[in-house]
Amino acid sequence: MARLDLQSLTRSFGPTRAVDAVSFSVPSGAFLALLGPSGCGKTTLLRLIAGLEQPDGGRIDIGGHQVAGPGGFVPPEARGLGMVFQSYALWPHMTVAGNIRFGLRLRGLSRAQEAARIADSLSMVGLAGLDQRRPHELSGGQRQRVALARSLATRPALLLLDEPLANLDAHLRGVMLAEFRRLHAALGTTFVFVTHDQDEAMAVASHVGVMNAGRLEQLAAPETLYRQPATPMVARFVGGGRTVPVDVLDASGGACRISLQGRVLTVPGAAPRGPGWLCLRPRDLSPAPDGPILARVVDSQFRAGAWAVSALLDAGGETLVDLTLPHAPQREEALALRLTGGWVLPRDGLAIAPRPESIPA
Ligand SMILES: Nc1ncnc2c1ncn2[C@@H]1O[C@H](COP(=O)(O)OP(=O)(O)OP(=O)(O)O)[C@@H](O)[C@H]1O
Repeated sequence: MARLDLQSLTRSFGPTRAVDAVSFSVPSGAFLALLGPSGCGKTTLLRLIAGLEQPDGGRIDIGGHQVAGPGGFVPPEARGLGMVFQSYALWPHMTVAGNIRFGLRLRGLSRAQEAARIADSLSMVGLAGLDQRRPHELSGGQRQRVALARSLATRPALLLLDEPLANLDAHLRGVMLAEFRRLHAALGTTFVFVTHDQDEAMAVASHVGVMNAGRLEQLAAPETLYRQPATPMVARFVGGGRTVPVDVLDASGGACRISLQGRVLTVPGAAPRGPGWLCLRPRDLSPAPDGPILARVVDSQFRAGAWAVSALLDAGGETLVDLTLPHAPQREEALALRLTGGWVLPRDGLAIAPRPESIPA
């Protein structure tokens, strides 16, 4: 178990700031998921924590000990961590037991201690009895479990997982996610899990860090990210959110009065008087006969037992919103909607035109 502290961590490749002044702390025993679009710097951040990359600036502490920064650089093998990669990285010519023993080779254990660690770690991942198989005699899911067992056998204080489920089918991903949760709860080891799949991140993590262009936009519990996004990027990226331009009239006690389509609404959030964003999730709008928000149906799809509808707000800059209806709507049907959720942010990024094509799907 180890806490993890990063301070102003920076790493560039030529002109690209892959990791740009990232700072955060997660407590010992946390399950941290690093989430973000392709190229946002997740893998580079994980490799910096592992010691596979050296930072240009900033520092990393694992378990209260500096492993990178002004005080020096601790190599990967001396950081007390385990790593599981998307590619499994198993030796094809070695048996399962041989692969796990290879990971233990520098630990100074006796042959009997090694055998006990191998048996323990295989039983932890549900592969007891497969120790003499070779990787080609295993399924993809079993290979990933061997990679996990190899890391767990070293009893790491911190386990780093780099897109470990990317090569598995949807069913196995679900099974392995449940396995990660179970092992995390049983071992209390701090996990750092890189993924671009937000459902995976939300399903397993106690803390989720959302990255964008090398920067950490927000680190919070999954529910906080969803309900109280700190930035417009998080509001749009997590949960298929939309941001609608509004005027903030005033704010007090954790809520803002906003003007939308000439109607005044009170919505949770924190933003100064002036231009703001109303952040909406598909469940935040619902039809109501005298609802104050007027919109027109653009598209609809039958999904998970209900109609997922995109609608254009009647006023307010051609803004698309999403909602769920129990019945099939007509194209162009007029809808009166009421707000059942939402979150207000100040309008940084006024340059982002609030037109449908500029809003990520
Ligand atoms: N060794 C390298 N040399 C040059 N540029 C690199 C190197 N490694 C990463 N980059 C660049 O740094 C940025 C961040 O890359 P990184 O792999 O960390 O992103 P990521 O969020 O993990 O992406 P993905 O989800 O696609 O794996 C990208 O612009 C990438 O092209």
